[in-house]
This record gives sequence, structure tokens and C-alpha cells, in this order.
Amino acid sequence: MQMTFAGRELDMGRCHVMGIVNVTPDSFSDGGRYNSVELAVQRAREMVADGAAFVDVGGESTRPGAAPVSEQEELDRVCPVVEAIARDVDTVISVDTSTPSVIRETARLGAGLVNDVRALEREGAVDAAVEAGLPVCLMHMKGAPGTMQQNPEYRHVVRDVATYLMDRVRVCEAAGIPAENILLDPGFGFGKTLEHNLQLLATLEQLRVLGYPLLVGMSRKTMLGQITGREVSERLPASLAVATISVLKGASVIRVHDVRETVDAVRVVEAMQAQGY
Ligand SMILES: Nc1nc2[nH]c(S[C@@H](C(=O)O)c3ccccc3)nc2c(=O)[nH]1
Repeated sequence: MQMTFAGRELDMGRCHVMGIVNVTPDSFSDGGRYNSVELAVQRAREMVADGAAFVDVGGESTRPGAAPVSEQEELDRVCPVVEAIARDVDTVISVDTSTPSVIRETARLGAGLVNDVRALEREGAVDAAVEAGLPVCLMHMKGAPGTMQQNPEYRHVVRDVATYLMDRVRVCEAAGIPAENILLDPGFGFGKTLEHNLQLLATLEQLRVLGYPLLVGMSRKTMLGQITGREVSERLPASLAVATISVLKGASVIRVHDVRETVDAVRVVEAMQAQGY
């Protein structure tokens, strides 16, 4: 199952690692604009050298309670970074955005994937994605980042998430996004309790049978802290465990902070799977 990202073809039958490059000001100590672009490019280089097939650039902090970012601020943060990485690094640039103008502008600057935690629900986002002509990742989020973790409830989380994602697929395909350009993501931690997250992980292969490659992101997330009691900086072992489980259950893209370590975990799973059992 090949997918082409701005000219770069990847086999979605295999598992690829996506490194997270955060460009929100709180992710760079010095906060300087130039420095943050250079630091982001350097970070992208390191992650590609460590085996990342994608780098994910996001300018909106979806942290619960985070102040909403203006469209211009998001453009100012993300565009220079996408342009610099496209110029200097041989990789697929994923842009973590819900904003139509950011989708359009970053596609023009060399982005290869639209990664929208709001599944292109914002006004104009589907049209922008159609015009961009790029693959899109449609992720499930219940509610909004500021309030989504306040007592999220589902009738049946696995069925509800699958139903939502298939609705978004229908809208996107009807608008002109080809089925072969769509990835799905259950949105771990986005309006889910620990039990919801674990049920979605345990049944990930059920989402896979919808017929679209899966992207998952659990790296260092709160769900792992809830299970292990570890702080964010101590969640690499748990992150590797859920990455391994995800590969075994058919995920095609794993979105992580720790690329080098995750690439090794993926290689172990794929070495076993290569035995044909
Ligand atoms: N497709 C896809 N995109 C994503 N962007 C993110 S931001 C998240 C994080 O912890 O990285 C996060 C959530 C809340 C606050 C800060 C950061 N998570 C995903 C994911 O799970 N899937």
C-alpha cells in the first residue's frame, strides 16, 4: 500500500516513525525566532539521521488550557520552519494544524502531510486540504483541548471513534480527497479516560480493518503517566511499550519524541514479522 507525500513514496504496509518537532515558543528555551527555526531544523536533521521517515511540525499547543494561537502567530511559527526543513532535510514534513491558511501555505513550502487533530472540521479546512493535494491524517478528538479531559463519556468508545472517523472520511472523499491519501488516528489522550485509551489500543486492529493506514501518538502522554506514575521525562520505556503494541496491531506511523529508540523497537517487531508467522 504505497502513499506519496509531496513526491516521496512510502509503503504503508510497513511501520514508519514520525518525530515531533515542536515550534511553540515554550518548546525553545531562548524563544528567539531565528534560533527556534535553526533549532527546529537541527532537531529534524537529528531525527531523520535516527531513522524518522516523517517530522511533525506543530505551532499550536493543544495542551489543555493553553491560550488559543492566532492564525498569524501559527503561520509565523510554522512556515519558516517548514520552508527551512524542506530546503535542508530530506524527509516528509507533516504539519500538525487545523488552520486552512496554514494547510495551504505549508503545502506550497514543501509539506508532505496534513496532520489535523480536528479531522479538517474547521471551516474551509477540507477545501484547503483538497487544494493542497496532500495526504491527510484524520484524528478523533472529543470536545476541545481546553475541556476535553473533563469527564469524557462514550456509549462505546471503539465504535464511536470508528463511526466518527468514517463520517470524516466520507466528507473528505466526497470533497475530492482520494481514499489512498487518507490516514486515520484514534487520538489517544484527546477526550479519553485511561480506560478509553486502553480499549482503543487493545482493539486497534478493528480500526485498521476500516481500510485506511493508522497513525498513532502516545509518546510520553498522560495515559502512560497514569499507568506507571512516571513524570513526562521518565516515560520512554512505557512509550516504547505502546509503540511496540501499536506496530503489532498494524499501525503504519508512530508519532514520537524519541525516534532512535522507537526505530529500534519497530525493527525488532518487523524482524519477527519477516519470519512470516
Ligand atoms: N495525529 C496526531 N497528532 C497529534 N498531535 C498531538 S499533540 C499532543 C502530544 O502529546 O504530542 C499534545 C496534546 C496536548 C498537549 C500537548 C501535546 N498528539 C497527536 C496524536 O496523537 N496524533
